[in-house]
Amino acid sequence: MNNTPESPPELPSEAPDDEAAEVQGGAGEPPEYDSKGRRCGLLAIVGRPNVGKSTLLNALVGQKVSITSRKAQTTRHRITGVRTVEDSQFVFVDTPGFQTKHGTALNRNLNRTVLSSLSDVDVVLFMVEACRFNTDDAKVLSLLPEHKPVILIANKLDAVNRRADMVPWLKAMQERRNFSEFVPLSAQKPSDVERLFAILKPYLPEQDWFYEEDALTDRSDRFLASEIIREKLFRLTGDELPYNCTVVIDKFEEEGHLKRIAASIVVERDAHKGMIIGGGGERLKRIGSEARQELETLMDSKVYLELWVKVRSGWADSEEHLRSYGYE
Ligand SMILES: Nc1nc2c(ncn2[C@@H]2O[C@H](COP(=O)(O)OP(=O)(O)OP(=O)(O)O)[C@@H](O)[C@H]2O)c(=O)[nH]1
Repeated sequence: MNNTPESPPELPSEAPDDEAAEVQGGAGEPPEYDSKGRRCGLLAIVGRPNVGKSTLLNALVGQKVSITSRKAQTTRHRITGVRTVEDSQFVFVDTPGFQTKHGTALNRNLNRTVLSSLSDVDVVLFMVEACRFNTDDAKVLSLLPEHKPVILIANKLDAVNRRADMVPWLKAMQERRNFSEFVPLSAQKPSDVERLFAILKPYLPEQDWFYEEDALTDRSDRFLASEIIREKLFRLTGDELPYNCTVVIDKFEEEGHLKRIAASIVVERDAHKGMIIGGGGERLKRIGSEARQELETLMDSKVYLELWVKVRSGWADSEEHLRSYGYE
C-alpha cells in the first residue's frame, strides 16, 4: 500500500477505497482455503507459583508483551507472546483464574473461570518442578479440562540430583492424569526450550497464522504497535465492532529517537468504517492519539502515527487478501 497522506502526522485520515474492487478480484469464487501446511494454535502455560512459567514463556518468545484488550484477535485471551518457528506459529495466552501469585488460594469459584479460559486453547502446558508434586500442584491439575491435551513440563531438571528418581516420579504422574507428553527440561537451558517447539508442533491445528511471521521476534515493536492500536480501537468502539477487523502496519520507520508508523484499520463494511471514524472524525482521532501516547511510553521514543480506515469485504476469508496484507 503506498498511501502518501497529505495530512500531518497523527491526524487520522481516511484512505480511499479504490483498491477494494481490485483486491476482491472481481468475478469468480474466493480461492479455496489452504493453509499450505502451516500451523497455528493457542497454548497456555499453567502451574502453581514459582515453578518457572514466566522463565519458560520468556525463553520461548524472547520478550513478554501484555495486551489488555478484551477483544484481542483470539477472543477472550490476553496474548502473552507469539513465536513463529518455520511453518508453525505458537500463540501463548494467559489464563485468568490462575493468578496464583502471593499464595492466593485456588478455590471452587475460580474453577469456572479457568475452565472457560482453557476451553479454546489447543494445548495446555502443565508445569511442575521435576520430581516434586505438592498440594498446590494437585489443585492446579484438578482444574484442567478433561478433554484437552495436557503436556507435563517437568521443569528445573538441572536441580534434580538423582536422575534415577525421575522414572518412578514420572510413573506416579502418569497415574494422576493421562498426559499427552512428558517433557523434563530446564527452562533456563536454551537448547531444552528450542526442543520444546518440535514437541508442541503436532498439537497446533493446521491453519494459517494469526500474526505476521516476525511478530515478537526481530521486529516486535511493529507487532506491539498493531496490538496497541487494536486495543484502542476496540476499547473506543465498545461492542459495536465485530472481531474480524484487523490492523495492518504499513510503515514502521525509525529515525533516531523518532518512530514513524502508518497503520491501516481494515474492516469489512462501510458501516464499520463510519463507526470507527465517528462524527467529524473524532473517534479515529482519539484512537490515534491514545495509541500514540501509549506507544511513546512503551517504546520510550517520540512516535508519529498515521491511521487509515479501509474497507475490504470478506478479507478474512480470502487468501489473496491475506497475501496483500503481508500475511505471507
Ligand atoms: N534451577 C532452575 N531454576 C529455575 C528454572 N526455571 C526457573 N527457575 C527459577 O524459578 C524461580 C521461579 O521462576 P518464575 O519463572 O518466576 O516462576 P513462575 O511460575 O512464573 O512464578 P509465578 O509468577 O509466581 O507464578 C525463579 O527464581 C527462576 O529463576 C530452571 O530450569 N532451573
